[in-house]
Amino acid sequence: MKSIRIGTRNSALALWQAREVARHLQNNNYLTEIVPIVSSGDKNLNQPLYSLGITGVFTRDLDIALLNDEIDIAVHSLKDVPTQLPQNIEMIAYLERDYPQDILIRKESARNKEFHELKLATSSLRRRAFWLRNYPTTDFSDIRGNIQTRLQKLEDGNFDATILSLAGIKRMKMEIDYEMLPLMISAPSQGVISVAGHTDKPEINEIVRQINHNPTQICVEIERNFLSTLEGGCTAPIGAFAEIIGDQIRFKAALCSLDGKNCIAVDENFVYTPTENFGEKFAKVVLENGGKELMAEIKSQI
Ligand SMILES: NCc1[nH]cc(CCC(=O)O)c1CC(=O)O
Repeated sequence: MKSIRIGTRNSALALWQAREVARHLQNNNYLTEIVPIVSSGDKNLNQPLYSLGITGVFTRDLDIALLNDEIDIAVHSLKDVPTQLPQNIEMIAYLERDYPQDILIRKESARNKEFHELKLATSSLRRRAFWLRNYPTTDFSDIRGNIQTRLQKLEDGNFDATILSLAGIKRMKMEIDYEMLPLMISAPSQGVISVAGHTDKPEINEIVRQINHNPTQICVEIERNFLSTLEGGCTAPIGAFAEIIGDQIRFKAALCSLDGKNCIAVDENFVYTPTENFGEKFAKVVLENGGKELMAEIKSQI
């Protein structure tokens, strides 16, 4: 049989994640090939991106490569994947989530500062809002780029610390001091590697479905249904985390104003039933309890 072409972005983290998917497929005796996609621009597509439903900045090049049959599957950090997938693209598998949390990384010179004294660098509305909820006077700078770039900017820049995903740090095997941040609720589906495929390739999708981790799928679907019900296409400070504890699911989530002053939170334990859309249900509760007005306020501010 031909090897399965695994498309990935070209960053160190993305390549690690693609190799992780390859490893799972190889364990099931399938041949794989990693295909790094640099940036295909919009080449070879005879339709405009919007008409295909292609939106995500991190996912668009891989979506195009899938639709052009340059790859069989695409590996993503699920949290970077828009909740609305393009036409003819479907999520096929989710690997087991390992480290969902956000962490604080500070530079040596800020070692002895209290949390409320730190100057922080993050471009995430969610990380900013959840931090401000606890430390409202904190000064923020923007920081962008992959993990390595951000850590370099932390060393060079005029700020004390940054907030990153623990999953990324663990995957890159970085020997670095960090602090857990229980004040944060992670981004919906943070720490989960997902595999997307083309709806016209049922044989490949069937093979890839075998590496799916069902408990992870259950949790991220709740988180992402919560997100998509709240957002309606707009980005907002939203954290959502579901985990299976015994025979129950614990779901913690919050929608916050940009300054963190107004947060509408959810903290629920329930028995899972596949027929019920819990994410949507809890999002509707949030919307009815001031979330609708808060979303409108956020949309007008960003
Ligand atoms: N948007 C950036 C991004 N997308 C996925 C990860 C790491 C892996 C993950 O958290 O799923 C990161 C880095 C970060 O948030 O620190």
